Amino acid sequence: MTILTLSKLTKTYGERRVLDEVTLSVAAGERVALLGHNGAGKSTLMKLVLGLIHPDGGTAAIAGHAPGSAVARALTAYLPENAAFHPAISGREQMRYYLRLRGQPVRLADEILEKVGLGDAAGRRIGTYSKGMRQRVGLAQALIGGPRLMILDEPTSGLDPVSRREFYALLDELAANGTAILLSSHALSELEARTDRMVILSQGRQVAEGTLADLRAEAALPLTVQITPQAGQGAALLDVFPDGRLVDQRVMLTCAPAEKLTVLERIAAHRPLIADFDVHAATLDDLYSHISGRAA
Ligand SMILES: Nc1ncnc2c1ncn2[C@@H]1O[C@H](COP(=O)(O)OP(=O)(O)OP(=O)(O)O)[C@@H](O)[C@H]1O
Repeated sequence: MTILTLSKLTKTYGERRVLDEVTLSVAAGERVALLGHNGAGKSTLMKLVLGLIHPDGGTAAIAGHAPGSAVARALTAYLPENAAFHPAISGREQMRYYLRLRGQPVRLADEILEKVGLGDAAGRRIGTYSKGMRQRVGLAQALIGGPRLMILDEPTSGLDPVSRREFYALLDELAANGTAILLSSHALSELEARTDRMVILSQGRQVAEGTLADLRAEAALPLTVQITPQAGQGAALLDVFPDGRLVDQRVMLTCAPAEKLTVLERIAAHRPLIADFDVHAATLDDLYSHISGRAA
């Protein structure tokens, strides 16, 4: 079931189109990443979905409801990039406050804080929390009421690797329970395994969209093959792979995705010379640089 539907969404400031006919949908349980350089239009798109600003063209709907309407607001949760809290109040007090605002029972505060790993810190002042803990308070407030759509702006910026992993594990759980997730991030390597689909914006235009496999197929970037020779066989291996070059005692070569099997056959044919080999497909980082560079 589609939760978020954007159709030809356009926003102009003065003469400048900061979003240009963006069409996108996010289904229940889907995790979609919004990628783009600074100023590409990611926050503008989120503000439109939240109903904080209005489009100049196109439409947006959350489960069929207009952004900003009472129903859409009840279905949507938002985690801003730098969620700020009063340092003098405790996590529990903050949660109770949010629960009251959302018309939910305050007794749920500890349960939600527990869910985001803040159970032990619930009574402590937020001023004593680490950045990762404050981000979890932000996520906790976004979990109130079981949102159908979660919008997260750079949710892991400033978090350490363990906190990032835990944060994504919580998002996975939400998605598994049917929440549609739209998040923006510049941390591309972590998105590869943690999102189902990516949308790349460049100067307000949607320049690519799809799974990592879709983007790889579309960009058709070469694969990198690294072959480790048996001891003393480096020169012999280079004779066999004259298209390769020796880097750190290994033969490196690139090949088009369609030639992968041919290269593997050549590797298998010279097995006695070879100790090991690795094949690396283009990373999301490579694809993003290629696609956004091409768009610019
Ligand atoms: N209220 C506004 N008035 C004029 N221009 C604006 C306004 N809000 C945003 N813009 C412009 O719209 C463009 C897109 O901004 P936006 O904040 O959506 O980018 P972004 O992709 O979220 O960038 P970042 O990664 O830096 O957060 C920018 O050029 C920005 O200056």
